[in-house]
Amino acid sequence: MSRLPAGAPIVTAAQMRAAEEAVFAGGATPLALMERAGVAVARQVARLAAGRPILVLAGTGGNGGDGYAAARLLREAGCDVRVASLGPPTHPAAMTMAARWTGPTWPLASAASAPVVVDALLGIGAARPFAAEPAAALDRLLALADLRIAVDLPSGRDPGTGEGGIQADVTIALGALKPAHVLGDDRAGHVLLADLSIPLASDWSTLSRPTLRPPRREATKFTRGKLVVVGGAMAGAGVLAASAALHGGAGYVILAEPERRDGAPHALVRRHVADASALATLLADDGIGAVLVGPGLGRDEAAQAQLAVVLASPHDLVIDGDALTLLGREVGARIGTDRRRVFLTPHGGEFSRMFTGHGSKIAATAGAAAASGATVIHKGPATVIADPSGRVQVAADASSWLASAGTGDVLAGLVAARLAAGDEHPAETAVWLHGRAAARVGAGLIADAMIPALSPLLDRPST
Ligand SMILES: NC(=O)C1=CN([C@@H]2O[C@H](COP(=O)(O)OP(=O)(O)OC[C@H]3O[C@@H](n4cnc5c(N)ncnc54)[C@H](O)[C@@H]3O)[C@@H](O)[C@H]2O)[C@@H](O)CC1
Ligand SMILES: Nc1ncnc2c1ncn2[C@@H]1O[C@H](COP(=O)(O)OP(=O)(O)O)[C@@H](O)[C@H]1O
Ligand SMILES: [K+]
Repeated sequence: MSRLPAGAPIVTAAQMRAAEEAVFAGGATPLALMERAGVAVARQVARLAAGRPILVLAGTGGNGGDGYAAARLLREAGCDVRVASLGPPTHPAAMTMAARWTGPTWPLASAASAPVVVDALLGIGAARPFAAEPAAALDRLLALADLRIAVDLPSGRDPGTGEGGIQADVTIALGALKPAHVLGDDRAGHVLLADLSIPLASDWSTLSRPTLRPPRREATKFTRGKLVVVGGAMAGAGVLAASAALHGGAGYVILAEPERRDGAPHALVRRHVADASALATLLADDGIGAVLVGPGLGRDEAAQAQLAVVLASPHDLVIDGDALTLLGREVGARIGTDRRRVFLTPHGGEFSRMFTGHGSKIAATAGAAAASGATVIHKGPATVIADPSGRVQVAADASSWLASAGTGDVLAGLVAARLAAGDEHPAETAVWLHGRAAARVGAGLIADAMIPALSPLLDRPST
């Protein structure tokens, strides 16, 4: 997945259509808007083709109309362009664009391929899978191309979920990112966003760059964020989370462990907590800014008892890993979001044990946040952060080297550190730091290596 613009709106196909309708109501014609799309596509294709012959695959709807417009503009600019047509357009503006294209045209089935293939067959209006015949022709034409550029969406990709579709190297998102540009596999390739001057309003966006500030001059280790990490059976997970919290900006991190343990980092305040009542005593402290429970907790009776004590405490919470599985479908009823802030950090499996999500990963996560009253950080190749008010941010360009044991513990520690430190947007800041730290460590990363990479980011938010 490519680097996507930060803080860019993400709209559904329905919202995109409504935004276009508003532009039409303001006096622009569908043809004028299609010409804008054609100009944006032609500009990018000319740059990427760099003189190589171009074949534009044109469908029968609006997407095909964009393709005919781009083909004409590329030809006028001196490029070697041909069109392979799926059939006569049915979309009114596309009919006009097809009539204005006077260059060489072949039926899709008998067209020869070219080094650069522009896929303008189907966009956000596609309703059904390709029939066998055009699908075979498409496979042949794409297989012979050196560069495959999709207009708006790779044809056949579900705009809402990012499932399916042809493999593209570059996708030019028209007017706005849609869920299919940030969700799903990497068949959209490198995503470019073309501005068509269509005003948009959306509660959903890509992750914004956070505002990071040094501790206040009058800070003490306690006011900078006192955090309790509840460790469990798997000792490493708690240490990873607590270490990440220290390097992620918390001032005072206590690791509560069921056994007496020692070791680095020595800045960590280790407390032996033999049972649930010892944990309750530790948590009876007004100075605690947040509690993290779940990494390495286990799922036995002792774990259940520790979780119950944490839930009975008044503190803001980050709940991860095994604690999410223990909560399961009862999550909303048990976490007490009427009296504190709660952040849930599930991966896909943990999410499905808690919530019966509907629709795309974005819609399902937004639904989970609304139902539970918590901010839900639904991890994976695209990490979707949804808060109970309906605001969603998506981090879609994290390194796939993050698919490695322990990186989730690091993220949970970071969310907890930012929450304890009073960050207004702890989830967003944590996910951003996590992604940037992974990028800095690079190929073959292990969770431990991310931790020292965090601190420099606190000081240099622009890297
Ligand atoms: N309305 C406009 O003036 C604008 C349209 N835009 C473009 O228009 C697209 C949306 O246009 P449409 O709503 O026409 O939708 P599409 O062009 O995505 O597809 C709908 C058309 O494809 C046909 N179709 C659907 N499934 C098919 C299949 N499996 N095999 C063959 N044909 C199939 C339909 O019968 C219909 O003609 C956007 O993605 C964007 O590219 C942009 O240019 C912005 C301006
Ligand atoms: N393919 C991927 N691309 C980018 N990030 C990924 C990918 N797979 C997992 N991640 C990220 O790695 C982390 C893994 O968390 P998790 O599954 O809880 O692991 P663990 O429990 O072992 O720490 C999450 O932040 C997740 O978003
Ligand atoms: K397309």
